[in-house]
Amino acid sequence: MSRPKCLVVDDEPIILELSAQTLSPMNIDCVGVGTYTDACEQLKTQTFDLCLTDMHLPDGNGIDLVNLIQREYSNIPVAVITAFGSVESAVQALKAGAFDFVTKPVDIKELRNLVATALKLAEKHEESFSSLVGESTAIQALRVKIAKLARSQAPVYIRGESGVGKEVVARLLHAQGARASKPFVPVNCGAIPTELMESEFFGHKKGSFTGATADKQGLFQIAQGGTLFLDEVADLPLHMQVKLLRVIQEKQMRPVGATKEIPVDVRILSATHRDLADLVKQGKFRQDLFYRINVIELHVPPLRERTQDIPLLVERILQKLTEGNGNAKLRLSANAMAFLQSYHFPGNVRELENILERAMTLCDDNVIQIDDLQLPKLEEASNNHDEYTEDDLLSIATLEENSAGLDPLLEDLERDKIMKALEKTKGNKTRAARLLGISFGALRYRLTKFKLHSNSEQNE
Ligand SMILES: Nc1ncnc2c1ncn2[C@@H]1O[C@H](COP(=O)(O)OP(=O)(O)OP(=O)(O)O)[C@@H](O)[C@H]1O
Repeated sequence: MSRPKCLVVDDEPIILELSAQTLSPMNIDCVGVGTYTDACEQLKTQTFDLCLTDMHLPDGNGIDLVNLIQREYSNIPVAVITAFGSVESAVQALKAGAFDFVTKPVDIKELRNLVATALKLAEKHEESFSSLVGESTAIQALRVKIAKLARSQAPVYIRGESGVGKEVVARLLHAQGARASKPFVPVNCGAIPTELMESEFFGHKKGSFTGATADKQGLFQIAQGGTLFLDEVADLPLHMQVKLLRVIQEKQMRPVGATKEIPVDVRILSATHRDLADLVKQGKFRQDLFYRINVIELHVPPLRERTQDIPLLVERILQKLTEGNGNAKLRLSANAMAFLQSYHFPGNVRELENILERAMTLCDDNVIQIDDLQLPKLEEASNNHDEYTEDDLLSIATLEENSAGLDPLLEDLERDKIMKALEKTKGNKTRAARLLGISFGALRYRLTKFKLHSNSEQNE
């Protein structure tokens, strides 16, 4: 393989020299230029594996270069060199697509790490996305974003309701990036007692407090070179927020009782099901930390907004539940599946897992029926109306869903549209649902409600 080539853009000759000296022992060729214009010229005429640029250039700025590279040479990872303390410009660069930043005075070790990480990015081949089940537009878009963000070192804040898959997303961001071979360390910030927090995060020296009988590594040290996932970050007490902010900004930390700072090379991902922006307004979460961890925000949509993913998720979960169970093949009745697709899942995918696990123990002949799901709404209905059949319950659910009551005219329109869609798709309900822009479950409900029966029972 030919030697990798790095473009360094800085008007200070000393930085160009330092970069060349640092990269040469790593078998990397360095091309140094002092202006934005020269950088553009080089990019046009040579192929680079990496670019490092200063933020302040005599004829432009680093962000312009980051933007240009993102637009026209998107396979070149680019990092920026910022003045010490200028967090704002570092954040701006990360938002524009820079994968990381170094601050001046440039630390040689830090620069080496950064370059090594960047070059690994290029080698990194696609890891399977199979842990993120779903084919809805929302999940597909999420996969594209994850693939892009995995290349960056920027902190990502993952927002979404409880049980929606935020940790799955964080693990993928790690697994798809250059840090994949290093540890992924998840930490539930709400689960650590306040008095132990500092030592848990930063470690401690033997004898630094009563009970510190030996040196202890903190989470940052354990995650060194990898990713620290701060789950339920909103639960961090204010004094820890200050300490965390320092580590993120300065990329250095000091274990409790230690005299020396140690360098930290950890990517920070964070998540919460709470509204962090609102907590900032209420003064419960520091604005500066929010700004720092929220450089890029990823939203994981609730399950009720992507009901078409439910069959795939059910399949995967049932597979997991029956693993090692000999050849017991568990499945859901069509009605049970339709019922699930109309449920609102306040606990999202985790709730779906719990529902299916319970249903598995209740069902007969390895087929899960509506009753086995024991959904709250269903329980109420069946307590009051023992004599109802599954189909009746389906209709009740449908009516409850549409409790506002549809105007008969609208109902006619709806019925007409459904008929037309079924005609067009020759009775294929899955395709008809797609055509109508509703979930398969929603279509089944409407068919039951309007007592419509398609010519064919074919689903796919
Ligand atoms: N798209 C998905 N594909 C497969 N499994 C998923 C998906 N989304 C979530 N899960 C599963 O659902 C469960 C909950 O997911 P996860 O822990 O990632 O949610 P979370 O949003 O981090 O939850 P919390 O807010 O409680 O921390 C896990 O067992 C996870 O494997």
